[in-house]
Amino acid sequence: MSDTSINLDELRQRIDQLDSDILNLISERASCAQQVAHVKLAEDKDAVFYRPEREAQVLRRIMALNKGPLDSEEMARLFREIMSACLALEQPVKVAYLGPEGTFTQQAALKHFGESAVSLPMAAIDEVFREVEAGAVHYGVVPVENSTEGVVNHTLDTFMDSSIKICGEVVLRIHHHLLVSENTRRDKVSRIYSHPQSFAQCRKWLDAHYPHAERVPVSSNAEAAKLVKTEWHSAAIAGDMAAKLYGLEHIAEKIEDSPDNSTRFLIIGNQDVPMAGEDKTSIVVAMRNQPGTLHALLEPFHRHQIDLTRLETRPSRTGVWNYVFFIDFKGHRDEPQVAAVLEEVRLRAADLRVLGSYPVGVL
Ligand SMILES: C=C(O[C@@H]1C=C(C(=O)O)C=C[C@H]1O)C(=O)O
Repeated sequence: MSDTSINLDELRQRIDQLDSDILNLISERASCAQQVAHVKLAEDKDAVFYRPEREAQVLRRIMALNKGPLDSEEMARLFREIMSACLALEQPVKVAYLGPEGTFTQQAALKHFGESAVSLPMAAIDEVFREVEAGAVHYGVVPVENSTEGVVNHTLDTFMDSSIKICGEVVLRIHHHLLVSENTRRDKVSRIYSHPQSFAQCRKWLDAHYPHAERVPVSSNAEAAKLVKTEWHSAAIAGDMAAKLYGLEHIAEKIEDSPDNSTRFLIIGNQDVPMAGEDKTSIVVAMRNQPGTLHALLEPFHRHQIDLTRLETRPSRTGVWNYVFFIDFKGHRDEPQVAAVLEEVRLRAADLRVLGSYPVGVL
């Protein structure tokens, strides 16, 4: 036997030993998490076991401690799944998302909560809000903005009529693929199904490669993937989850025009989330229509050196106010300078509602 085979045996023995150690440590961690759940239950019989701020801290700490060779994001993803499994021992998190199954929103939900969460598809954004409000699920996941296509107005509008809170955010890199079924005649693709946003994100690629194919907009990428199963001359633009769910094959991968195409999703719930250390706050402010309104609104943020990350204007639907602004900024509402800004803005505004302070997305 050569030296390499002796080395290989030794290495495999070491790996077996390490796996046993990891197994024991994960089990010990799971018992600890179980005990935490019992402590929470003793304090409050309706306690929510899942803690967004604590999970963000655990993941950030792991990323900071990591010395490689695995990169920090990969390591955090492994710990994400360990936490998800530990939590599910006591109470799997139930999450409603904008469906159907196989959408990017489901992918975002599982990225944020881990694969042990129970994810339930809803037909529309307001249904996700309603399920959360009714307490049928712990959390909801809805898309809010895309780096190339901009804001999802419907999500913002739904906040205006709801008392729901924002408990977190998750950003997902969006990769679109051109998909076909095993029965598709690849050289005869004359129709392509997808969601209008996906068509918009792949416009240049489609113009270059399929200028003559009919582009048929449908309600979701997953719906597009489903339709392709039964048509020999059609293809779909969708993501990995939909491709897997419907057993489709890739003709072309990552066909989005912008290489850093990403979508931000919000985690909505009924809970006020304590500070995690690196947080964001989202507010909705109604202002009277007067000269200098926008300046009056933004000036306190500038003076207190608070970093705005997003500002959206939506038409007010009540008639009482003329402008409604959605503002995201760095910081938590419990931090003194954030509390001071909120007080000042409240005095200048017709109405101000804090939608939530929540940990900046880690993964
Ligand atoms: C263990 C806890 O509860 C849950 C499980 C966590 C974990 O496995 O690390 C972290 C936060 C909570 O979602 C806790 O609050 O510390």
